[in-house]
Amino acid sequence: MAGAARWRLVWGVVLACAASLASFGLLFLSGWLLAGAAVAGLAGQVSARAFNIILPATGVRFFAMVRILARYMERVVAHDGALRLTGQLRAWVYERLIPLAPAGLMELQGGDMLGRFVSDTDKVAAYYTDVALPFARAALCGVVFVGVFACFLPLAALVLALGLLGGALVPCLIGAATDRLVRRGAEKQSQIQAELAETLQNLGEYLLLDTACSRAKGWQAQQSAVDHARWTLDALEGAARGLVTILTFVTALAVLVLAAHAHQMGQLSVAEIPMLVLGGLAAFEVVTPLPLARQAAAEARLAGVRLQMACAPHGVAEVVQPHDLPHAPYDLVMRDVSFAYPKTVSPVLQHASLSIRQGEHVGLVGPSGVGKSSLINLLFGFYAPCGGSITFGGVDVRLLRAEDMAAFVAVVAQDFHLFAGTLRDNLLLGAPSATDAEVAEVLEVAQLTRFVQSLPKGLQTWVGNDGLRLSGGQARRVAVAQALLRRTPWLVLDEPTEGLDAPLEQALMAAITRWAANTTIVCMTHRTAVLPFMHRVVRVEDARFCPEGRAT
Ligand SMILES: Nc1ncnc2c1ncn2[C@@H]1O[C@H](COP(=O)(O)OP(=O)(O)OP(=O)(O)O)[C@@H](O)[C@H]1O
Repeated sequence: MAGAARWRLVWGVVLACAASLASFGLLFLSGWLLAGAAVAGLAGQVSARAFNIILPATGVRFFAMVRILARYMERVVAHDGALRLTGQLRAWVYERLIPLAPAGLMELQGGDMLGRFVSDTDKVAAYYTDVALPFARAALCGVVFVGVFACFLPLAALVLALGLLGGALVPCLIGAATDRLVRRGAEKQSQIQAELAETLQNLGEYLLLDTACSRAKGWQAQQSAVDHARWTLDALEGAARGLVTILTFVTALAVLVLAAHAHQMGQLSVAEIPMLVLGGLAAFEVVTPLPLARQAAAEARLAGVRLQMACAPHGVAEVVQPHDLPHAPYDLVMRDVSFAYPKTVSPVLQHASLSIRQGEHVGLVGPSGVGKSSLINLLFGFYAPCGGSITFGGVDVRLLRAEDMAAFVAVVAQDFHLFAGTLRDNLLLGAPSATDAEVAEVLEVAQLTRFVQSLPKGLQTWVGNDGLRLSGGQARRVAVAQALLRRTPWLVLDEPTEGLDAPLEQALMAAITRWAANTTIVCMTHRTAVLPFMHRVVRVEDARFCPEGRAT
């Protein structure tokens, strides 16, 4: 945690304690002042004149002012600290998620991931304001309250100590039930969130399948389970608060009896009786929020576990420390590689070997599902091979991070993604400093010039979420242009001509291979028309790479 945030958190506790102590002082002194003034008044004029009202009245004003100021400052400082904490926690989570993507995040739904990233980080950071601060305030102020009571009447101090302790133990009584309900509510809530996000993203498909309404009905049942858990939690918290209130009044009554007895014994003045009783009532102010704090603790703990689970590497390639970068020539050498996806039985590759030299144009062909695209996952270290070795530019790929690799290899994935933004935003995503001339050049190669010119807003055209405003073929060519703009030594194209008619396919491949004559191109494809543009073809078969010889 950064220093600025840490000090804000410490000051938050100090100010919260100051506000509660001032509140206690205010009621404590008010009790004495009112009772003292009444007694002096009843005792006649001489006594009334002798009663010094100025000092306690000043004290009351002082405590009232301190209470308002401390409470205001506590809100500002503590919440500022908590917000900084949230920011730091989100950065921490994000940094841990980066090396896990995409393989390590595959088992989490997008909506669930979003929920963890937004609401779980919020709940963990709120541990400070909602849990640590109330419990710390109760402990610190409780000691001071008991100490003040002990100065006047040790027996009343003991009763107050027992009362406060009892109030602090009430949240423990409801702890187990709270934990269970919080867990049940959170699980259902995250399920709803995940499904809602997924449904909204793909609403078109659900409408076409006529299942949009039935999904909403499923959520209603889940939502009523969440509501029921929430209602029970509220009822539990209300009961716990009720119990604390009963304890408050029982303690105040016991203090009253003890103080009255002490007065009869001449140990206390009559004005000190209401002072102790009102002080006792005020002392419980720090205990009352504890049942809610216990509930928040359960939520924060669960959110923390969910975040840790999201950030834990499971079955993916080991995260590596930065190492040597690949060096020219950027050759790929795969020796005796075996690979299977986690939790699957059949291997994708078995003792497979393949060499691709820098500058080669290689077509990778084979039946659907044979393992062509898996090469990208291995190259970028998204998954680790079970056996054999893969080197790129002389460096073992296990020692390279995906972001290092991305500087050398541009990929147009089969399931490429265009972001909600303009055409220009999407094109410049991987090459923010590209000039207009360079953009125009890659648009020409990707056969997009005429299309872009036909758009009223040209490159400023909004492509919609996931490029939905473009046809499949147009969107794919935008992805190709985006990759070309990065000018990397390697270009991996997974089905680059899918969705294109034959003339456009020919034009695109001719332009790419001409423009990237010295770039290594690996083209995974089912389209035989693409192969003549390659130097050689490799067939993936029986979990091995089988060279087919020269394509042209
Ligand atoms: N993340 C994954 N987890 C588990 N299995 C996977 C995963 N990705 C792919 N597979 C499986 O690995 C095998 C190879 O998939 P891959 O995508 O490499 O095939 P492909 O040859 O590119 O297929 P296509 O030509 O249809 O794109 C398939 O059987 C597929 O089901």
